[in-house]
Amino acid sequence: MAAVGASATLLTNTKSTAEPVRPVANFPPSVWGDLFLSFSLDNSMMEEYAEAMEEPKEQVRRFILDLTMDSNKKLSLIYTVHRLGLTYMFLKEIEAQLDRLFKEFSLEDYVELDLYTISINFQAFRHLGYKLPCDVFNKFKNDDSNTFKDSITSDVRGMLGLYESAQLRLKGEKILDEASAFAETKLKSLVNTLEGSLAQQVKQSLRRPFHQGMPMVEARLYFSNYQEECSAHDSILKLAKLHFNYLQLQQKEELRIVSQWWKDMRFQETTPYIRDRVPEIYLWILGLYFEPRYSLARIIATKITLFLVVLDDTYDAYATIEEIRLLTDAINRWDISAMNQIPEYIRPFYKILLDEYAELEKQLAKEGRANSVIASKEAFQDIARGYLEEAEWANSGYVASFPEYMKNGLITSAYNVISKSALVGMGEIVSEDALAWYESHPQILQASELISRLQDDVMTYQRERGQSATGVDSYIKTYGVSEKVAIDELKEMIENAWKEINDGCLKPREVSMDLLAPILNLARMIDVVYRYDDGFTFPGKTLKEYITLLFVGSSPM
Ligand SMILES: CC(C)=CCC/C(C)=C/COP(=O)(O)OP(=O)(O)O
Ligand SMILES: [Mg+2]
Repeated sequence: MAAVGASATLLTNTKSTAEPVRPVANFPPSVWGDLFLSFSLDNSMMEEYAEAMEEPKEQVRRFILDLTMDSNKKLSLIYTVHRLGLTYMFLKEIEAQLDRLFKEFSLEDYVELDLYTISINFQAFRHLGYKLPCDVFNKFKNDDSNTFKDSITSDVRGMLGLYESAQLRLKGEKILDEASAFAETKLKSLVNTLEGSLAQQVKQSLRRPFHQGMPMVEARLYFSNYQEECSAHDSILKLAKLHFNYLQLQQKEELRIVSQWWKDMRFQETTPYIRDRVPEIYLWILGLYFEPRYSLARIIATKITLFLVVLDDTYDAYATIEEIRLLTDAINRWDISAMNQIPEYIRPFYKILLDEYAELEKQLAKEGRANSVIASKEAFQDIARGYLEEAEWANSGYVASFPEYMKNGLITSAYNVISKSALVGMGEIVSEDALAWYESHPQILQASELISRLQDDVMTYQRERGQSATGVDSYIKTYGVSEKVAIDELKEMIENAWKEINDGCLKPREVSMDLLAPILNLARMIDVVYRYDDGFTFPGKTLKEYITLLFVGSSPM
């Protein structure tokens, strides 16, 4: 719903007296122009990088498999590989090592270890799905209480590790709730006294912990801010550099393809009132998966998410309620004959929507996987109905009760459509069983939707006030609390949902991590876009910085 409220001014469209009076959102234009249209891919460069990666890759594999390596060193190596975004290359080997080390785990072995080592071990295990008990941190607590010993605050690297570890907490892990608050406060109070790379590391983590960050960007920042850790093994550094260069070429090509498509479809001419955000949406989707094998999946999911932007802004910022009803009905019918029942300006969109899905269905039918396209399409119809519900409420000035708001809010979070659309191009791992699991609306997906809906609302409700009710307004109305209390409670709901996500990613998993990753990463992307402002409507800060870092700035070599 942020769309109308997002504009600083609401202009009244007075172009023609025959036209209904409608609000015209004054969205900031794209900050990119045609920049990404001009990229041209050098295939031989990509091949060179791919070839050059082979040797360091085999060396890193040998390190990971080395049975003579001390277990703390091994876990630290796995942690570095993971933070650099290289896990997918060695997943089997890493899991074999972790299986073994996890079986051998005993709390006694941790008594002598320092906070930094423990926190690295904890993160290596938890990030990869192994539930190392949070009791490993017990020895840093004061006796008989959940508070931490002040003596640990002089160990800045340890405190940083504790803070990062606490982001992986589960329900009931009180010691980690306390650790997060304690470490955050202390790190904030000392960050300005630090120098060099440690200062950079603490700043990076306080701005956004690794676990809430966009994996590609976190990998790139780790590379810059943790030079010492990266260079512990030459081959890791070499591999990471080549990998970034390789990915950058591939991703710039994908960005060119979707930018060209967007231009060819002429959305900016037929629906000029929408937010023009192709690189931002591509970035959002890249946040879900960056592995080279998901190139086609990213392109498909980016296009569908761009459809969502057109739909959301049409409903929130341009169409009249009557037009919204007609368009929703047409989307439910999903039939080109419905074209003449909708306003002329939205017909090109409707036609492109149907054509793209028909093409996808045709393509995927060849692999016997058309069902994933159908799941995405049905979710798209569902969100149109959800957006209509919101529009009806806004139109009649109705503020829904909080449970009623959330029922619809999970749908309008868009994360059901986006996660299902993310599956379409992922290939054969998206089995019928996998699809059925997604269709069952599992807990972890609901948690990701909740985070999306409420983090957006908490950030944008002030601007939206007066245009449509958000979760904040519903909460205040239903529970009779102040604005501050409502926001605090919604933030706590977000925190709890993160714990559910953390839990859902631990082994044994309901589906493979490849299938869970889009859901986990969607939650992370909401943090990226909304932690400090409405970064999607106003993309000049974080998103511009990230897009520049990944696609405009030079790669590391
Ligand atoms: C989650 C993604 C990538 C969705 C597609 C773009 C979109 C609708 C962003 C949220 O805008 P908003 O703040 O206007 O959302 P709403 O209108 O639901 O509040
Ligand atoms: Mg909106």
